[in-house]
Amino acid sequence: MKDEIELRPSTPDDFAPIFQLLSTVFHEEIDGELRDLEGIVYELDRSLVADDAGLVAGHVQAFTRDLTVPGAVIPAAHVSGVGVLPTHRRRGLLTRMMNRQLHEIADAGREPVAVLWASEAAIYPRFGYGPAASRLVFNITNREVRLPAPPPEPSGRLRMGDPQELLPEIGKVYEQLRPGRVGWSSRDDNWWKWVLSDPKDHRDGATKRYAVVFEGSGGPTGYALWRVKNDWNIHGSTADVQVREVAAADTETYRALWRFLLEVDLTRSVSWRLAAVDEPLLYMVDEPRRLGPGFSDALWLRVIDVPAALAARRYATDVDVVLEVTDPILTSNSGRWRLTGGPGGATCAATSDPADVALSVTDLGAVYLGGTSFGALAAAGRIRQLTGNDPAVAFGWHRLPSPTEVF
Ligand SMILES: CC(=O)SCCNC(=O)CCNC(=O)[C@H](O)C(C)(C)COP(=O)(O)OP(=O)(O)OC[C@H]1O[C@@H](n2cnc3c(N)ncnc32)[C@H](O)[C@@H]1OP(=O)(O)O
Repeated sequence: MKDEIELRPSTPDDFAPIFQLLSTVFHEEIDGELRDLEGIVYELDRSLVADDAGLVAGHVQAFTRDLTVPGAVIPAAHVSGVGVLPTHRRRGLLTRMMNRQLHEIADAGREPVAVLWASEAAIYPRFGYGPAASRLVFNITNREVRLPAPPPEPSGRLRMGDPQELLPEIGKVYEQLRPGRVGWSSRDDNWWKWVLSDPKDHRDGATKRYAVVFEGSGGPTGYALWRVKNDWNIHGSTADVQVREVAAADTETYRALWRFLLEVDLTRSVSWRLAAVDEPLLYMVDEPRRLGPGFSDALWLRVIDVPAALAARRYATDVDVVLEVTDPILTSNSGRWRLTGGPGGATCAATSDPADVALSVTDLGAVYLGGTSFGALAAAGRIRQLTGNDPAVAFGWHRLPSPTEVF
């Protein structure tokens, strides 16, 4: 039965069935405006279907984007749209699609890592993806948190408007900050359309999306995107400010944007699903418990090419270590690798020297962005430290990764 189902690249004729499949597996209607939107960023030549005698029974795709990693910006396959029809589940179709996709990415030789957001955390470790970035989900009772007073003479002003109209300012800020923000993905014109799109079906009764930009004397230094979900009870308004994105080049901009978001009149809460685990707001407000932070996984990362990936990022301190990696899928990654580097750059090559550390490619993916600690994985019994040469500090970074969007 298994072999009757063919894996093949998608064609334009598959487009409608693919979105029918994705609607089914994600329990939502992806049609009309929503489907057009997904079509803007869709890369047909990077999508794969499982074809059961003409029926699209499975799908996986990748987007061509760059990702900021510690000290560098590198090409990273952004994997998405994974689904198998309920009638075809648990017959190994996902396994076949994942294995084929990983080999295709590796054979193309361009992207040393792949990343994704997981619908369920149990799915991807077996394919070599590790939890590389986490996030906080804020549910803020905004009347109960205070920020420090603004400077007597602010260095800029806030300008509110339509996100599309403010795109030149928003895009400029994003591009200026992106090289230094681990976990951020590149956005070309199509991705900006996707990010700023505002289909009614996604509003769940809330307002359209708004943007606010902080403009200093030298130009924009930050922006926020948000909408408001209105509600009332016997006491009055209980509306929620739903924050999509906040980007700020400096402390004053960040504080000004958050004061604005926390003080929208006729609201009683602010929610944000993509706060960093070390989000500065935690250390700015007088009562951080009222941010109501909840912890969750965020970006999952798969090392496709061990030496290329390890040489591409920078390290917090000097490091000279031999890693013994096991990778049952992309087997050329398995073996011993000497990583030599530091804050200025790194090299990595195969070695026959004895290993200092033994780990799976999944755990290498987890530590790659500096968002999951070597020490924690060792304490969990996942990474084995074989000598006293411990690279834990070197693999960290001065800030934790903070992905800005679920793609
Ligand atoms: C990046 C993204 O797009 S994330 C979105 C992922 N998609 C979804 O969540 C949509 C709904 N779910 C689905 O479409 C399917 O259940 C999929 C794609 C998750 C799994 O597809 P399947 O073809 O059933 O997976 P497959 O048969 O290859 O399973 C491989 C192994 O993973 C396990 N597995 C698969 N899905 C899950 C899951 N959701 N939770 C736990 N284990 C899982 C299977 O039990 C199997 O384990 P085994 O080898 O020990 O028996």
